[in-house]
Amino acid sequence: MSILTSKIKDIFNEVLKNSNIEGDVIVEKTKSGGNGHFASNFPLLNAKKLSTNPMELGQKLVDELKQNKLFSDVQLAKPGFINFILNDEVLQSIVATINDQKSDFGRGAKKNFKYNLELVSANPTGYLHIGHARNGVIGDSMARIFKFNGYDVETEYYTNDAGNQINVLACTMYYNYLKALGKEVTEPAEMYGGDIYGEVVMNFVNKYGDKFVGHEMNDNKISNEEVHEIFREESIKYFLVEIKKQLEDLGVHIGYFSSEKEMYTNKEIEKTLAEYEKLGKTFEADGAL
Ligand SMILES: NC(=[NH2+])NCCC[C@H](N)C(=O)O
Repeated sequence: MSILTSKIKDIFNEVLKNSNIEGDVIVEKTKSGGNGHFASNFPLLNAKKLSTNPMELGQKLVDELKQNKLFSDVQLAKPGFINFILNDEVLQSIVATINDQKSDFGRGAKKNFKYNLELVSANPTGYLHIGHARNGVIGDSMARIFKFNGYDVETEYYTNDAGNQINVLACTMYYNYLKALGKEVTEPAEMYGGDIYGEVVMNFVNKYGDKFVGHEMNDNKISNEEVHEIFREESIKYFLVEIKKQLEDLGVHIGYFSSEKEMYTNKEIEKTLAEYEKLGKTFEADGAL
């Protein structure tokens, strides 16, 4: 509830108390137009209970509410509404407060709660597209809103740099590398299409020339493991640099990039599962934990 809404509610409740009237007060900000800045349907909702009619109850309350300096006018409207018009000075004082607090106006009190917000996390197998941009913009905005409201917020890009999609990337690159060198080559089992790879692959050609020509590809693996690793690692590195640039251009801030591969090499998954097992939170079924 806004500061003004609760202030008006307080004034209303005070008037009710002094008049020995009971009932719940609802005060709402009006949309615009001729119903004041705020309005209440109190008379309409409570007249019957109080053995009177809405307009009569409303008039009684309006006479009292008018006394308050917060309002330049308080009006009764059919069939039983009260409209509040705020004093110009009150409205101006809000502007003064905004001028004073600048971009801190409305900032929430510090909360003892931390969010880890994952955003984008696109596989590093190409450039970002408009869908990733959308995710980044929404995620970054959420992070800013939570921060402004007093939460501790960390943003994470979880990089899926392990798994089959990266092997497919390595083979796609190798395929385009061989083609760029004018070699006859059969397509790997799975391959990423599009003409972005031909361009990127020139980095490999310029750096290594024909050093890596002559290997087979089976099941999305380049038969020479070392060569596979080079194509894999350097492709990921290339696209992560590009992705970071794209996010920066977009004004999307990422707190940290985590790596799926590192989670495997640091045995984080085993460690986490062991923790869960210790807590008795795991079970085995169909040969799987
Ligand atoms: N924690 C997660 N699983 N995040 C989603 C990752 C999205 C995945 N890397 C993709 O590009 O489709």
